[in-house]
Amino acid sequence: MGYETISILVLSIAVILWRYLNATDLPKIKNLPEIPGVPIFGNLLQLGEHHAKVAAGWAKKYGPVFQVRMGNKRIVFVNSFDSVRQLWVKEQSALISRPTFHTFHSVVSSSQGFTIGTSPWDESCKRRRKAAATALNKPAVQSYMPIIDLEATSSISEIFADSRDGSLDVNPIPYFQRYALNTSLTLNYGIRIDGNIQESLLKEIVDVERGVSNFRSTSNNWQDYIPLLRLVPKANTEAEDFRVRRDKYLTHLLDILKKRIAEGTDKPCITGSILKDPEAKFNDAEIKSICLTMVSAGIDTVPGNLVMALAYLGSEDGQRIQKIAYEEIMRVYPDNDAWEKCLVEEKVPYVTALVKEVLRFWTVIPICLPRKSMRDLQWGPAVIPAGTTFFMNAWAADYDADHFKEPEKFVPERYLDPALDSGGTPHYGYGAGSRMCAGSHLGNRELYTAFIRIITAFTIHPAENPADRPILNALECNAIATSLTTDPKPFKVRFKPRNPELLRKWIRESEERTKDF
Ligand code: HEM
Repeated sequence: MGYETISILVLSIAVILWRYLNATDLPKIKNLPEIPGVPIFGNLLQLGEHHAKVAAGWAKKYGPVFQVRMGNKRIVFVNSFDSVRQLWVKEQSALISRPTFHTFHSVVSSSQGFTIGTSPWDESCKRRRKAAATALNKPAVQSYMPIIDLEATSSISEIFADSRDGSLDVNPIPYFQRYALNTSLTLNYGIRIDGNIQESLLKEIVDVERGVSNFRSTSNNWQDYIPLLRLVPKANTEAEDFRVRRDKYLTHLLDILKKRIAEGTDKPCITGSILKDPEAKFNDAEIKSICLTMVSAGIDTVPGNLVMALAYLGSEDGQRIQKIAYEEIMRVYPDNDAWEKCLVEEKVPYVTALVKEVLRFWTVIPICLPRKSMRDLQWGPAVIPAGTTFFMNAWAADYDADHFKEPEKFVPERYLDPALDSGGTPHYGYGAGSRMCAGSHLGNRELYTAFIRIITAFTIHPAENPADRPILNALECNAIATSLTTDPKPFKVRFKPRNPELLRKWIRESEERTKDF
């Protein structure tokens, strides 16, 4: 072979390789702003670890909706309140599906299947979502209030004990991880894990679900966008380890439930009803998917919001909010019965507004779970083809100054203003549209109940040591910048009981009400 032939051969291979490495799943979308990137990586290097922040910066220059290239995937990023409303709510039937990603869908989920929130739209997903939505609708959630009564009491009474009458600062995170996890386990399997969060099974579930959630993140796994990286063994083995650990406890919990059903000792729960229903429309894989969804969906999201709310309430500005909230609670419940009444009604508008502001301000899933379009969508002069992946920059939309006055300030009062809260989506903390969070009623009730009880039980103050105090910024408080859900950096606050005698009485009454659980 002559020198010329070899050169042509090498050049041809190089061109083919170059084309392969730079190919995208979809061609460039005409008339839609595109962020200039670099070969192979596209915009991955520029996005770095802080996708929400970087994309919000681009939106200032390129407009709220633009396309990026993340390795070989073309993605449409949507960054303002109105553009999200237009695409996610008004065009909700078009954005009803979810894309699949190598690490999460092919490695982590190969045994227990996908959660509902990561399933592309098909008949099975439709049935699973319907089952979850029915089990999590308003009347169903009302019937779960005894569980929330028990779990809120157990967390608050431990904080009461551990803060030694308000003389010690405590880190609230573990108490509320258990609150969220035990609530989900009881309503799904009829099983709660007694004991401290350090108890091995609780800790294992919390640690593994956090790890898995990072494999679900759209900003964490470069091997999802650059297939060559899948050849690096570590990219798969870590994900596989988590899958094995997750299989172990999911199988264990389901086996306990099946055994109890066989013995007739099971407690009413979502999976129990499905297993016992002779008309059950679900196969084993679908039952596992529902269980997985129930265990994982609230485990980071509920505590993330709750503990960051406590971080804010314990701050200097938070003192003002605690005072108003307490006065409003006492105005509605002058006989000190808010602790019990919050289980059956939601009658303190300021606390409902506080819940919404917490969900907006902390937007704990800053880049919302991704969507895939089912038909072509028009955006200005651009036609975005069916099959495109969409990322909602929920953090940017929730901090959009064209929609929220002074978005960087924590102001629950904004949701008492009828102009803002006029029936539309108040914030994108739960996403929006056809695949919006199916657990939002439960999430809201868990937050509302916890706030009413914590605010009537304690006053919350900054930790004595300034080094223990929290970071009050939605992105900077996150220990892992690329995680799917905010993972609050550890911090402490001081809980001082308002009236220890009364608090003991409320705890005793709750324990009496829930003793048969
Ligand atoms: C405050 C707590 C919570 C927050 C902030 C939250 C947030 C979210 C978000 C942002 C999504 C994606 C929505 C979208 O794509 O538009 C989602 C999906 C989902 N959430 Fe939640 N969530 C919370 C609690 C829960 C709980 C407690 C459950 C059930 C036990 C739950 C069940 C689900 C399900 C099933 C989906 C998937 C919906 C679908 O893909 O069709 N969530 N959640």
